[in-house]
Amino acid sequence: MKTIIVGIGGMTNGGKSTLAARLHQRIVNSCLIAQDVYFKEDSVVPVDSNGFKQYDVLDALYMEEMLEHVELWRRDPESYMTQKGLMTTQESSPGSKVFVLIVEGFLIFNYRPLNSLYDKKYFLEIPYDICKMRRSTRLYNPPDPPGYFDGHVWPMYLKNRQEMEAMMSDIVFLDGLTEKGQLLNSVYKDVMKLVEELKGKTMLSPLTAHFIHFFF
Ligand SMILES: Nc1ncnc2c1ncn2[C@@H]1O[C@H](COP(=O)(O)OP(=O)(O)OP(=O)(O)O)[C@@H](O)[C@H]1O
Ligand SMILES: NC(=O)c1ccc[n+]([C@@H]2O[C@H](CO)[C@@H](O)[C@H]2O)c1
Repeated sequence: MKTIIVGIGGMTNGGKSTLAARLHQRIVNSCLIAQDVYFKEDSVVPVDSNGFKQYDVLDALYMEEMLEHVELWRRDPESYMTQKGLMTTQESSPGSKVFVLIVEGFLIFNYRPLNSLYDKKYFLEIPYDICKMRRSTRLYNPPDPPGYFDGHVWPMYLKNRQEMEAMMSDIVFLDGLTEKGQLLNSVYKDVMKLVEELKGKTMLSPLTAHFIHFFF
């Protein structure tokens, strides 16, 4: 079974969901797991001394459940996708099918058990003022209270980012101000290179084995 796991991380409103959804649409046999689905219920998310709900931390998410879903996909991507109602393509030649999992979220590179699973990691970043402006147009559940961006979201972003960079080194940073189509094209090309490499490996190996047998 050939699989590739692509992580699309980034700061809040960096454009992660937009890019991940488009990639998923474009890549055959791909599946998307988004971290936002794993937020805990509001009633169990603690409040800090300033009254801000602590949403921008790993503890606000059911990460074990998210990891379980990634592991389920890895074990059997085809049946995982079938269960989710996603179509998979027919194999054109034996062993040529590559399944791609796109893991998307703001803290996907801060959770150690997931970190070793990514084949490719991208991180979308945008400047503070654009981030604050984009965020102000969004409606979360619960909605951001006044002062939430500067009082919780931004300081937590700085802290989480520092932790991420201390843990990981091979992240490709992307400018989230780049036009959406352009961002998609460059990441798509990059991922497909990996897909083709993986396909090539399986198609070449019997040939390589034949050569080794013939010459030695
Ligand atoms: N490349 C881009 N250029 C300009 N605007 C963008 C781009 N990508 C996304 N946006 C806009 O920015 C906002 C946030 O995008 P998106 O929901 O994809 O971000 P996100 O990183 O998933 O956010 P979060 O996870 O914090 O909710 C949306 O209004 C979206 O239309
Ligand atoms: N989806 C949610 O349940 C939720 C609730 C409150 C806040 N958020 C925000 O989502 C962002 C990540 O996409 C974080 O910055 C959270 O503040 C999400």
